[in-house]
Amino acid sequence: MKIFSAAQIREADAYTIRHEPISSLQLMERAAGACAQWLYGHFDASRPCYIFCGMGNNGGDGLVIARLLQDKGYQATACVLHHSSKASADHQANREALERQYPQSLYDIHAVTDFPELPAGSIIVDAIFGTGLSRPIEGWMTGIVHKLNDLQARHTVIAIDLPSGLLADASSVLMPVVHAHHTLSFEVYKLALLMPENAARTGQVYILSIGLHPAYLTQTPARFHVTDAAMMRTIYQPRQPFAHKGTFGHALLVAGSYGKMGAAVLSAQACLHAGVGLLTCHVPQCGYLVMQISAPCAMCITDPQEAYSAHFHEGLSPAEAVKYKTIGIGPGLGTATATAKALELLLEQYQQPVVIDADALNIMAAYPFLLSRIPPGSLLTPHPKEFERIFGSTRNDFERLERLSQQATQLQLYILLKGRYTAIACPDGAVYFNATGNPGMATGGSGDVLTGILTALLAQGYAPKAAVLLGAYLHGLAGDIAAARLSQEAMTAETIIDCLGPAFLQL
Ligand SMILES: NC(=O)C1=CN([C@@H]2O[C@H](COP(=O)(O)OP(=O)(O)OC[C@H]3O[C@@H](n4cnc5c(N)ncnc54)[C@H](OP(=O)(O)O)[C@@H]3O)[C@@H](O)[C@H]2O)[C@@H](O)CC1
Ligand SMILES: [K+]
Repeated sequence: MKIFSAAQIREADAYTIRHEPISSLQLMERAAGACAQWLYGHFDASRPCYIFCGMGNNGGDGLVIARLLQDKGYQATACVLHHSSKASADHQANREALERQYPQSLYDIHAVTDFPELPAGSIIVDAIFGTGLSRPIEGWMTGIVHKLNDLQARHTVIAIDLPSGLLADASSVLMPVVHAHHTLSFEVYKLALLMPENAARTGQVYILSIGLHPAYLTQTPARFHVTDAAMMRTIYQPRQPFAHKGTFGHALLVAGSYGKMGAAVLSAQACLHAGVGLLTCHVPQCGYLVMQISAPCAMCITDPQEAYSAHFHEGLSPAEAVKYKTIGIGPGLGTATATAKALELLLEQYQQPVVIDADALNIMAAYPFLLSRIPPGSLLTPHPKEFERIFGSTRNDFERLERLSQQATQLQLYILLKGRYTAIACPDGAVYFNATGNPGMATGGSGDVLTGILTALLAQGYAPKAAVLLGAYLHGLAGDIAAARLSQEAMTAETIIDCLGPAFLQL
């Protein structure tokens, strides 16, 4: 699914009105109808509804929602906030329609002191500002936002299109914004809905289809995307009947050190469960038995060092390196100086795309000159702290996203920034957000599992872009299946591996 800017959404709106054709008033009726359907499905008519409406079309949606709720027997009040003396035409038309049918449902607010008393358990609908917000909320309207946010603990707040005050395409981190439990957004994600800095404002996000014209949606180029099951089905390559283990590649995993062999085992097991043909693990002496017993399907070579690895480059002469389709490096590796030196030598000798994670990233942070030596097309998988250590801190998530994308382009790498919506920046400037996964995956070892999956997919011959998009999706999906079976609390990185099979079966 493409992510559109506020300007593109306005174009999509206008295109639909011209080409469907449909009047703007009917399109508003359709958008509000989708929200009303959602509300009927989630709350019964016993709860009073207060719909806070701005003077633009977001407020127009709110006025229609109030009328549709009244039609179904809900007790709905449209609280119109007169932040401007001029209402949009569709707002005005829907105000008149509500006034005609349900005059008692209109309540005008001109100042904070007009704010109504809400009975316990009310539903608050925030239809104040949507994609038309052009500047931070100021003056007495700030007081309204604070009132609504104070009420959030005791009432359910549902934002229409965007929580009011949130800019669709830029950071609103220091601005007053309504805090919603649920956001019902139209047709496509807006960038702001995917940013961690807005998590407390958006709550759970639902994308409701309002039938914007498919020609506009398919023909309009977008830089930002959200991946979905349909896209994964075009990437996934089912196995051919005459395939053998050589078909699916031989991967080398360089991982583990004293006290961190678990990371290596998790990564190896994930790699094996994600379909690698053959796996060799390079571990320090202390990891030999651990790996042989915990991952018997993998071969194991040991470093001369006891507690950490420092010689993994040695088996990678040009003649020997060709046997490995890819290398996954980093989980539990440690950051010893000798390990960093071996990583430098490995990057001199191995030219194909690799997966770089965890301590290999921390080594990059300590020796930034290594970044430019990573083979083009490689996959980097930092979490936010690792990202910051390597690429520096930023003032907000939008700035971080730009930094991410710019570095992916400059270094010609795929950089996957882990989070609720993992952001995958591509060398061509495109960014894909992954929507699978859940907070149960914020647990030790979850990242090591991702490294194993990505290594397996590269080994099987998936192109780097396909591998990183499919790998992130499968990782999150396996996590969702694990959470459904065991709960987000009880699931572990091991259970994510156990659920990789069911995740593949869903593709
Ligand atoms: N696109 C679609 O697919 C569809 C879109 N639809 C809906 O339309 C919404 C977009 O509507 P929109 O363009 O009228 O903008 P909206 O968000 O109501 O705000 C404009 C109002 O806010 C004002 N204003 C702005 N900033 C302000 C501030 N800081 N403080 C105070 N005032 C401020 C501005 O006033 P002005 O700048 O003129 O002073 C104006 O009055 C969209 O989110 C969706 O809900 C659906 O109905 C149909 C399908
Ligand atoms: K809103």
